[in-house]
Amino acid sequence: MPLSTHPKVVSDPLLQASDVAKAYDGKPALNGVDIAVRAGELVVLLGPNGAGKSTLLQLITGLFTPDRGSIAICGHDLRSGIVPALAQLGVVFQQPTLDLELSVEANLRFHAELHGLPGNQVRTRIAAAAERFGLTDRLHSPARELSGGNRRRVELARALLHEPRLLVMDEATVGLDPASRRDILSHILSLRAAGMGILWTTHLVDEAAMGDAIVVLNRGNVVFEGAPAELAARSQPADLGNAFLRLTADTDAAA
Ligand SMILES: Nc1ncnc2c1ncn2[C@@H]1O[C@H](COP(=O)(O)OP(=O)(O)OP(=O)(O)O)[C@@H](O)[C@H]1O
Repeated sequence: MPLSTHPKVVSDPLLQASDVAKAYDGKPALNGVDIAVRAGELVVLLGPNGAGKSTLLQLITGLFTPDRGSIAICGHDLRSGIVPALAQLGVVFQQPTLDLELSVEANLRFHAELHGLPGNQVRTRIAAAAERFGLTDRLHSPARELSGGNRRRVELARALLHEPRLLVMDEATVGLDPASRRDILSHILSLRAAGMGILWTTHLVDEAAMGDAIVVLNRGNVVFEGAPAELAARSQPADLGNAFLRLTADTDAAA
């Protein structure tokens, strides 16, 4: 008797960027980039300095618009439906963005109100987020009294308060000590397990190994897209770092 076949269910992407191009003063930064992130998927955007990662994230987060191409979040095109699109997006920026004079609670409340969460939900969501990220006893401390690792936890908690389905993190572990870095990475893995789609930008090859897929950007072009093992296999013996350096060998970073 033949085994029954269960076709793999492939969900619609939470993020779909198609043929995205952007130039600064006529100098191309992105040359027609395609990238997709699905529910429960961690996609690592890997690229050396100047590859175009921040530019792509600025376009995805709606800070400015591409010269060409389209970006949709949960099926909402950023040009025609930016409000419903951004409602499904959580972002942790590379640069710290907490107001250090405000308490942790006030930082979280400000974000909740920006997203128009009903008053009766704000308190319970903040309490639940604080519990999840081990911040309950720091809620009333000014953000400036927190360690770098705890500040990043607050930024992650804040990015999730409005319950987005897609999370974008830009070099989120830069400057953290190894324990804090591990802490943030383990939160990311549990968010993935809970079905969140995550786009993780880094130039650290060891972080890329935890991705379901790696997209390598170099000089504004996608030069690789596939599983970490596939990328590693491009070097002999298989090694992610060497394969990445070879792919991006024409840049200063590779030198
Ligand atoms: N505001 C800007 N004005 C002019 N050129 C810019 C601007 N922002 C980025 N660029 C240029 O666009 C290209 C891509 O830069 P981008 O910052 O997106 O790369 P990146 O991969 O994020 O680099 P890094 O890892 O160094 O942050 C680079 O050549 C950069 O010099």
